[in-house]
Amino acid sequence: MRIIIVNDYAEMSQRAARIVASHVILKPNSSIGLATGSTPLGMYNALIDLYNQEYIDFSKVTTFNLDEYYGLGSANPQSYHYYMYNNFFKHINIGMANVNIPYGMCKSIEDECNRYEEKIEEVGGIDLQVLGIGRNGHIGFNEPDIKFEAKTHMVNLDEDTINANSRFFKSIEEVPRKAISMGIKTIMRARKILLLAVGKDKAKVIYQMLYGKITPELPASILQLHPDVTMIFDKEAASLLESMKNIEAKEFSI
Ligand SMILES: N[C@@H]1[C@@H](O)[C@H](O)[C@@H](COP(=O)(O)O)O[C@@H]1O
Repeated sequence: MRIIIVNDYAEMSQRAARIVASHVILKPNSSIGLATGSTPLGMYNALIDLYNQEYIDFSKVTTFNLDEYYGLGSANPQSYHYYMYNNFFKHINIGMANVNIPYGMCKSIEDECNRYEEKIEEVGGIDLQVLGIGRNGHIGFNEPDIKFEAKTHMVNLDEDTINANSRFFKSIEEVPRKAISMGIKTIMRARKILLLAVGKDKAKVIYQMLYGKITPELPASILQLHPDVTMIFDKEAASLLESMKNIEAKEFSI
């Protein structure tokens, strides 16, 4: 696992964008797994800049988002469809037919989850999956649980997640209680994973994810088993790693 510690959010966003861009340059028809939340916003902006400077072409890229709130349609400003379109897709030359996000207004959850898995299979799997991490260790919307949920599935959101994400809604009552998320196996089958985290409130979960036991109670801990993971943290998110391990190097492997 490759860990990169950077000074701040801007540097993390630039490094992350370059990693995604290098995939698209080397393999123009890459399939890229995408994340939402505040963390990857700077990366999306940096990718838009690279696109505007004509360094990258997204016309053959396929994307798969990790998750979507159940019950929110794409016109809802809180939906991840809306987020992705406005923060990224409308600024680049990706074909909207190549964009995949679980559909929050689906009639049958089971059919939607199966359709999503089949679609990922159809393109030969995900080349690079971008991840954020929740304060409780969730990846996508895979919440702490007694077992790892393998495939795309319906999730009951944790109180902690509802609280954390309420900042995007007018009131906490408006935060959906359910979501559709790629499963842990879906994520783990991505050939490469890039996880991003910033800020002091992620420091504890970052330490636990890397040095704690592998457990569904901290879903991101499963990444210890993935053969090709890069993680980029700012100094604050990495603060417990630095003090506990007395790490001076800014880039290291574990
Ligand atoms: N479903 C998303 C996750 O994919 C994301 O990683 C997490 C962290 O969000 P943030 O980056 O805003 O801390 O929030 C949401 O719950």
